Amino acid sequence: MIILVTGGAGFLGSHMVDYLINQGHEVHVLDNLQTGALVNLEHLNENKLFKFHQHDIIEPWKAPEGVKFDQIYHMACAASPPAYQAVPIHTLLTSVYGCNNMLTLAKEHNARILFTSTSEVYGDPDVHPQKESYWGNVNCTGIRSCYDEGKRAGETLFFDYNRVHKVEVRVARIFNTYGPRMNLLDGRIISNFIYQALSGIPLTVFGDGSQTRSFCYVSDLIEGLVRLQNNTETMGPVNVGNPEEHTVLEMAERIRNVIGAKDGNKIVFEGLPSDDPKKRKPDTTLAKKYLDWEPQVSLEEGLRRTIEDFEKRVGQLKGVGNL
Ligand SMILES: O=c1ccn([C@@H]2O[C@H](COP(=O)(O)OP(=O)(O)O[C@H]3OC[C@@H](O)[C@H](O)[C@H]3O)[C@@H](O)[C@H]2O)c(=O)[nH]1
Repeated sequence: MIILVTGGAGFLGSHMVDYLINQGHEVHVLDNLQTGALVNLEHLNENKLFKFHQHDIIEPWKAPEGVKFDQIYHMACAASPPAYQAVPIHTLLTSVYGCNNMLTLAKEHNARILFTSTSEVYGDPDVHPQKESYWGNVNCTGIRSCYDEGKRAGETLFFDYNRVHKVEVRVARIFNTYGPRMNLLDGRIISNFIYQALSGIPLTVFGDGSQTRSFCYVSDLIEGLVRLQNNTETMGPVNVGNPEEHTVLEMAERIRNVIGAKDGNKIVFEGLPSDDPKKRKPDTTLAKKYLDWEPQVSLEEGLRRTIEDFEKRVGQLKGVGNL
């Protein structure tokens, strides 16, 4: 197949590109390099199946002459809260204009398109764990709204293009994901704690650390997305995440213990950002039933692989994006 991956230079996108190229597909990447980095794809530079296009999806885009896409993985959007909040209007428009532009392209090419939506559509949930049928509890005017509401509007566009134009759509709601190639300085929990522990500086726990998240290793996530894309029928959104739930404080202690406490590695408590969800855990019944998908990589093994990758990069701080 000929496949387009938007955001293909990012953390998740670049793992998707590797997976698809390993399967023998021709893969085109569309990325504005806002938070993605070419270093994530440099191993593919000589690969004939790989094509890179620098472009911001807020603007419409035409495929190169003679290229007809079979599938699109629409993954482009800053995902780390500090990154998406730094340029909030751009973040919202990336979801709204970006989804519209990519759905227009999918319609022209008669290509199936998958959207990487997010667990953030559930906001600060008052239903736990979160099932796809839960409509969420999202503040529409707060500092996270640009991302949360953008992704919600993106989902709406996807299902409207399906109803109005019969575009074949797939929508995955991704929960917190981690693994090699995360931007060392992207400000998210796993990258922060590993970077801080390896650098011998305090681990910053926001609030009292009692809020929870559920962490999925990147290879499990990519497998789930590919299965959803290749599933035969369009259905509603599907949660893709690991249902094992941990508190933030527990994660700080775990990562500090795995890396080995250095003198500076105490835990410090800082203010909780506004609208920070108090708990998050996917109900994965749909993914199990329709995709025969379940996470395979344990937190222990996933952290080991991620720390190994971070160890190589800490100190170099080379090509880690703009943050
Ligand atoms: O240094 C840190 C970073 C984060 N945290 C806390 O750790 C938790 C997780 O924070 P992250 O920034 O990693 O991610 P969040 O869960 O807030 O948002 C994420 O949700 C799912 C995805 O769509 C996105 O990647 C991102 O928006 C939050 O409670 C946050 O306050 C810390 O305690 N210390």
